Amino acid sequence: AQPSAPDPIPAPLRGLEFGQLNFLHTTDTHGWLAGHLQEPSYAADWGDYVSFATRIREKVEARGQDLLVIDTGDRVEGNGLYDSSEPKGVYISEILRHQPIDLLTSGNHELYKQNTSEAEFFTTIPNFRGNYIASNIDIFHPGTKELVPLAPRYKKFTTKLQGIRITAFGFLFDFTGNNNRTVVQPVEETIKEDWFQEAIRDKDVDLFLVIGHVPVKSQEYQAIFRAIRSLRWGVPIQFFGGHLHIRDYARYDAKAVGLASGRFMETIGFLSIDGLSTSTPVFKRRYIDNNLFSLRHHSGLDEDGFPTEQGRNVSRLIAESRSALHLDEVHGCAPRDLWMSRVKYPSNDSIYTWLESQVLVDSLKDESRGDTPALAILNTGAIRFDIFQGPFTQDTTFIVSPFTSGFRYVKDVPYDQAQLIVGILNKQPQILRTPRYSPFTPLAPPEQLAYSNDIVADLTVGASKPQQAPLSGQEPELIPGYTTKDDAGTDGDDTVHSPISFYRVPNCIQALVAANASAVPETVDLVYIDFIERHVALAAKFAGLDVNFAQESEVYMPSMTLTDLLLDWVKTHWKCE
Ligand SMILES: O=c1ccn([C@@H]2O[C@H](COP(=O)(O)O)[C@@H](O)[C@H]2O)c(=O)[nH]1
Repeated sequence: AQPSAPDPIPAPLRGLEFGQLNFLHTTDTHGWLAGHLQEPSYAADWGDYVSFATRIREKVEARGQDLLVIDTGDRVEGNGLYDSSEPKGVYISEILRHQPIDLLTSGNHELYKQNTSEAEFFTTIPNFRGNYIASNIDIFHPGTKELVPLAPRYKKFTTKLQGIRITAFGFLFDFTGNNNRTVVQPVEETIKEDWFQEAIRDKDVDLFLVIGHVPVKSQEYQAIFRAIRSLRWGVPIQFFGGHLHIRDYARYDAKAVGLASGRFMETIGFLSIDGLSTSTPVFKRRYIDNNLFSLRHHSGLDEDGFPTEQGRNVSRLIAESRSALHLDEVHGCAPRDLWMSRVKYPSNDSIYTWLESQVLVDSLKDESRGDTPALAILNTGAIRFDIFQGPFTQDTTFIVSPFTSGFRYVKDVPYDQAQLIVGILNKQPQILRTPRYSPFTPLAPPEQLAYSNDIVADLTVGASKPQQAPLSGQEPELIPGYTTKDDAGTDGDDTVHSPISFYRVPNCIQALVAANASAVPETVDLVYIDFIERHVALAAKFAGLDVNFAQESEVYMPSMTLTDLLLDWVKTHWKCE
């Protein structure tokens, strides 16, 4: 772990049940390779994961079993270690490559920007040569300008010890927000292609392995499952997915399951399969909290025995990178916790209420517009993480707001029509839910798509005894954390926690920024974060506004991003005592 990481807190644990074939899985790590430096439950780093994978490999190989390490994308954007370097990602790609990953694929974040997808093509794919698969992504080769597969479409291989014959695919969900130097083919079309049809007709396969940046409960994975199962009724299919930032497990049939392993290096997913060639293979899953208490426990090793030399070196490399990027530099001190989804919106402790009522109102102002009032609209997905009471560092800045979006505006919009826009963005299900092939990216944080209702934690559970027998032999008081419910029940998390509430938030929030806050303006500058321009333009049409956004909008506060705006506000208002 990093030198400043908090010590893990002992908690009741459920063990790993190893099988003939075992997997470790990460997804949506978004640059959090240093771990969570303000949360003991998730404070292990990528170096600890390198040690952990080695120790688990030693353990299963000693039994003659196999281990595969999987990553399903969105490795980029979301943490100072990725976003604060110039160019972005240079430290991350060097750190990542020290983990031997057997199979990996791309997420949507690797494709938002041309330079990110080209870094993937020129750096990450060569670093993991032969293990990176991209079944439905093409890229215009930056040299030849030809459209070529981002990486091989699929991979056929046999496992090291048992020679299990595996055909693996690597998919991205039907993403439409990619840069125009890349092409994402909808999954439903890709699976009609000859290469895929031939691959699933191959009889010499013991397991189809589908890894992807795709929710495990999605129409895309259902389509792949049906395509394989319609031809190969007896062959087990193992899916690994992600994107919604949740822990999840899907059971498609008795021989096909899928695992999603959370987000931000909070979770290391474990899955084992036993009886692969029988009519009733047994699948076991575990969501491991990424802290040293859990990792050492599952390895069966103590503080001295657990770390490998390679793991220690990677932790050191992360510390050096963080220091070169000045990620511990303190810009201010947050007076209290501000939550994305643990509290109701609006409320005093909601990060969105804070944005609306303080940050935007105090700081959003384009000098060239004088005192013209502005109605500002932000999508809630632009914010990526909670703010904890205490130091607000260079790292926190990018953890909360990693994207490079700035603001645009349309002038002289009648206030009564401008006001309708947020209501439309928040109510319209076609915008909210992003139907297949819709050009609209969802606006809320990804985990909001996974739940349709608030989940209000029963706080009396924290004080009661855990239902599953703890394996650690102790019964310490439960600490708040993941209490996952999935297709296999409620015993998936390795750590027995007390629950945390989850509240739904809208797609967008708005703030009226005016010198005279009590007067109702007749017209306003309609200001919006540029990422949502297509959505705002459509909603404006519904609101009866006749505006051509491509021609009539202009940059608001030139060269100011949301990240800069937040940081400036923190520096001014949250002085450390
Ligand atoms: O520039 C951006 C990019 C993304 N978003 C928001 O993030 C989600 C996608 O998050 P995943 O991690 O890929 O699931 C997207 O739907 C937007 O809400 C953004 O605001 N700005």
